[in-house]
Amino acid sequence: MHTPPPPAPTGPTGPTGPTGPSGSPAFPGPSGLSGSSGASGLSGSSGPSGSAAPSAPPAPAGSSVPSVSAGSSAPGGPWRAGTAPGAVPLLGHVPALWRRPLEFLASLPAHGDLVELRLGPTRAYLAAHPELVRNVLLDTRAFEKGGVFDKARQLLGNSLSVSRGEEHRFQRRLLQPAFHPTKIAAYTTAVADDTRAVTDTWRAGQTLDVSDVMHALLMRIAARTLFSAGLDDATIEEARQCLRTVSHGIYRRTVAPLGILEKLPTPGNRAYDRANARLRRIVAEMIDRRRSGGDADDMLSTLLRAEHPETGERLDEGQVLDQVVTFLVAGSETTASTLAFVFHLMGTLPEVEARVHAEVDGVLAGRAPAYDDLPLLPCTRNVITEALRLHPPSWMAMRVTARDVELGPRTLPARTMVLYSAYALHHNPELFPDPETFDPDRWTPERAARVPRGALLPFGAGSHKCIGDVLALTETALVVATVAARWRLRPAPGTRLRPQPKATLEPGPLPMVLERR
Ligand code: HEM
Repeated sequence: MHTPPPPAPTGPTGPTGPTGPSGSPAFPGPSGLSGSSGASGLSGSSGPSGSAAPSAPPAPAGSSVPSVSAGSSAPGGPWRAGTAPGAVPLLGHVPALWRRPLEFLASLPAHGDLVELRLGPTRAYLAAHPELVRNVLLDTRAFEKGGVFDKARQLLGNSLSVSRGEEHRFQRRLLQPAFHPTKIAAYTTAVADDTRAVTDTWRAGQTLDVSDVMHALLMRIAARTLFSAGLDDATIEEARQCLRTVSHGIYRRTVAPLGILEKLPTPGNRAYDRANARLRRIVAEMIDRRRSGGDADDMLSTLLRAEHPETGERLDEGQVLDQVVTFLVAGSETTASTLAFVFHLMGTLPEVEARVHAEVDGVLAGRAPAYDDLPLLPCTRNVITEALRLHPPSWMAMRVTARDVELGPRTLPARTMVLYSAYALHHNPELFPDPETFDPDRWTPERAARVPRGALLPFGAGSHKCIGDVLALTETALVVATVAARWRLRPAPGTRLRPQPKATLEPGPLPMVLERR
């Protein structure tokens, strides 16, 4: 039986203070791109607001957003309590969540701002209104990472994505410098170079699976940002295959009702154990080499050097290993999927694609993109924001109440499971008119300013907000600009996008035909 729908192993989201319209991450750029060229959908910093993350990147892109659109309860209520329809005896809503999770979740906001579900014998609630989601994410004392996170902790170690309370604040403080904009800016040449190296092997007329290509590229980029040039191509590919097995294995294990199943010597469990051990060995070797062979300007060195500003404490080797594996699990598939969705969506709307091409040609005039160029690419940014709205890789997450707590129309007892779903928010017609339409112009400054606060949440919010948001957006924009400068990608005839909700929302195979521009 499938229990509560899973958070991305990267994790479910967390509360952050007020950020952009979205309360979500800032679109990168030296000047913080946020707000500068208007309200980008994704603005703000990657620093968890409301938490202890010190050297957080530049402030949210500001554009404050009006509260709530007509038809919903205003912030502060009156809130509508609802019950999800269609519970079946014994299993409740588990079959609906298991069979058609996206459609089911997207249908729930119509039933209330806080919607009660039954997962087998367990009562759970979906926070459907953006203000209630914000309550859940911002109040980390009342809503903590529990449930599937307890399970994920056994698998990922007590790394940033699963830790809580003081331990989380400590880790976040130590890790935040690795994601500072100056560091991110330093990685950008490698991102553009790696993208160029991959696209240089492409041939006009060739058909390739853009999901697979982006996954391989992002793994290569992750290896470079984490370990400089320390991994050869064969090991990067091996690590990628291991990561895929580990990521799917973590997902299956976090949602499995019985721990015993994962201990059985099935081929699947053995493959998971082997891949997990190999991935950890690869990372451990990199740590060893770095310890004995000097410094480099990469994320691993930043983690090994990181020191708590007040206590002087450092991460030990095991903690660094857990964090690096977490970054790989949390960061590569999510960013790769975003890119695959972007290319597919652009390929289906030639007029949008033409605008991106014109923008990229005008700004880059044939050279490789750099960090400083990103604020000059608002159309590219809007396409990425809209892809993250339509297909948020982290489609669902959960928290558990730490005590009895009031949430909108109800008082929830301690240990109640509370779900929130970026997918349900992003597909709510009260928040985004005509939600199934790919419309990057939603994120022009004028229209973005009308998006309710907290309605766009691809990176979560609060102190558990994605620490890699700015990095992910920077990488995505650089890859899109590098590819778009030379190539047009057309969906192969008969291709239908069928997003697959697993640990993250995966695009599935997306064959596309390459045309040289
Ligand atoms: C498009 C790409 C990405 C998306 C959509 C995404 C989404 C998210 C979301 C929604 C959360 C919050 C989960 C929660 O509230 O429970 C999160 C947390 C996290 N993400 Fe990302 N992420 C992306 C890229 C990355 C990258 C590139 C990295 C690192 C290299 C990363 C590392 C993390 C970590 C460590 C956390 C846990 C943060 C904490 O609890 O303090 N993510 N991510």
